[in-house]
Amino acid sequence: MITMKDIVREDNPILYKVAKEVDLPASKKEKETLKEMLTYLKNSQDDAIASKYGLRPGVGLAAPQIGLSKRMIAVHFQDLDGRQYSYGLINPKIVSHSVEKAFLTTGEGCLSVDRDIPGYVPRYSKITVKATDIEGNELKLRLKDYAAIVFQHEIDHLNGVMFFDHINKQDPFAIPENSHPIG
Ligand SMILES: CNC(=O)c1cccc(C)c1Nc1nc(N2CCN(c3ccccc3Cl)CC2)nc(N2CSC[C@H]2C(=O)NC)n1
Ligand code: NI
Repeated sequence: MITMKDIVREDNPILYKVAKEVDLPASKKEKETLKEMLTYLKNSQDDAIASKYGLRPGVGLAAPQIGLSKRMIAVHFQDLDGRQYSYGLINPKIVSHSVEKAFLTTGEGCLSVDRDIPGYVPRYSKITVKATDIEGNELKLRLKDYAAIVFQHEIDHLNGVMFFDHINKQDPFAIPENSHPIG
């Protein structure tokens, strides 16, 4: 079972590398790892399990965060419209995006960052993602607002980008042009 000791922190260079594409079909081990990443998210959102094992809650996790420089992410959450997202994705790719942006009014957190970094994180408000799921099915997901933010945060991890790289250095709470707040 993945616990916080398996999660690398922001000083680890693996978080700043471009992760490698997974050769399809994914190996048994890669599928197993992806399932464990999804289980971590579910466990982290269960108060009893999270407190028992000291898990920080998250809705997304990328393979480099557990020391694997491979293009795999897991997401598990409900968006503000109550739509449920629970995926283990292989080689996710943003194939199109809006000009409009969005940002969480609360700022973003990351399981690999043990500190609060205040500021708005401007992201595309709508994205289309192509990926392969754990069963090997080709997926095309059209995402907006909170869901779009979570997926961009995790796909950024596959490209060595951290959420704080997007925060305006001069004014962390500057409202990005052509953007709307979420939450
Ligand atoms: C600095 N202020 C903040 O962080 C911040 C501060 C307040 C609110 C938000 C909304 C903030 N922001 C933020 N909160 C989250 N969670 C809210 C709580 N939740 C959760 C917690 C308990 C049970 C179940 C669940 Cl579901 C888990 C997820 N998650 C992310 N991110 C950024 S995108 C990837 C995602 C991630 O999984 N990070 C680990 N950001
Ligand atoms: Ni993160």
